[in-house]
Amino acid sequence: MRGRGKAARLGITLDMTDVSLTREGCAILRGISVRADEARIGVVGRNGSGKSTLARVIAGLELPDEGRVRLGGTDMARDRRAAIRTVGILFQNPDHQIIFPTVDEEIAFGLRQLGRTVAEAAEGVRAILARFGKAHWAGAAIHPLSQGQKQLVCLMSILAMRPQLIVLDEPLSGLDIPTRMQLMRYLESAEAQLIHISHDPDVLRDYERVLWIADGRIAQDGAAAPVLAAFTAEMERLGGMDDIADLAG
Ligand SMILES: Nc1ncnc2c1ncn2[C@@H]1O[C@H](COP(=O)(O)OP(=O)(O)OP(=O)(O)O)[C@@H](O)[C@H]1O
Repeated sequence: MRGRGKAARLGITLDMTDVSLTREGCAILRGISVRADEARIGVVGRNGSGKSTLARVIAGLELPDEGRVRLGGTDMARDRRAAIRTVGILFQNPDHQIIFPTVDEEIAFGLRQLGRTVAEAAEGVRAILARFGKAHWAGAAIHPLSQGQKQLVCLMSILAMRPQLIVLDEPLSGLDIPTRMQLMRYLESAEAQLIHISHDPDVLRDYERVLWIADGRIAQDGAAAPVLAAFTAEMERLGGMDDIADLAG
């Protein structure tokens, strides 16, 4: 993210108004309102604060009980065809994302969902593998790949679809530093907006905007430096305490 233009705009607006979501009697999101069109938006918060749920709501994978969510004016939960064209989501665990046994099938699936013919999808697979220097993965089985390699397959599957927005739900945790840096560079090369959930404030340091989620609400929303400083100070204060009785859930 280093050195990225601060005023970059890629053209899609996230618009959430009074969004609340309750599951099994547990209020997970509580009246979240945010309007954002920055190219790089970070999301921080403690375990269980509602970040992943927020990511799923933004991507249209969960319907809130109350409130309104729009991406570029469209409700992604109700218009799945628009969602497929508009937003990709990358999860922490690639095994939760991958559904096909081979690299080609996995990447081709998204392209077929976009309405491409079999031949067009095959060409898309070939092109993205070549772009990432992985042409030799054509036809390869996914199961023997490492966590980082599987994460790269997920990333290529999403980038091949050219979404306007990519939601990253901690996809880099658990990866070694070089793999993390490479995947971040790949993401940086994508002409897509990023909403990036991370427990590592340093990853989000140069982002244009950061949302701090606490107990299903927006605790702070603003420029990265002050929000991350306040968040880090609070996490260190809590970390200095002796118990984790306040951990959400
Ligand atoms: N389907 C569900 N039913 C009941 N509770 C749920 C459900 N999904 C999430 N929760 C609860 O909602 C809270 C927020 O979960 P969420 O996964 O969004 O948090 P998070 O901020 O992403 O956490 P982490 O940083 O640990 O990944 C947690 O207390 C979780 O147990």
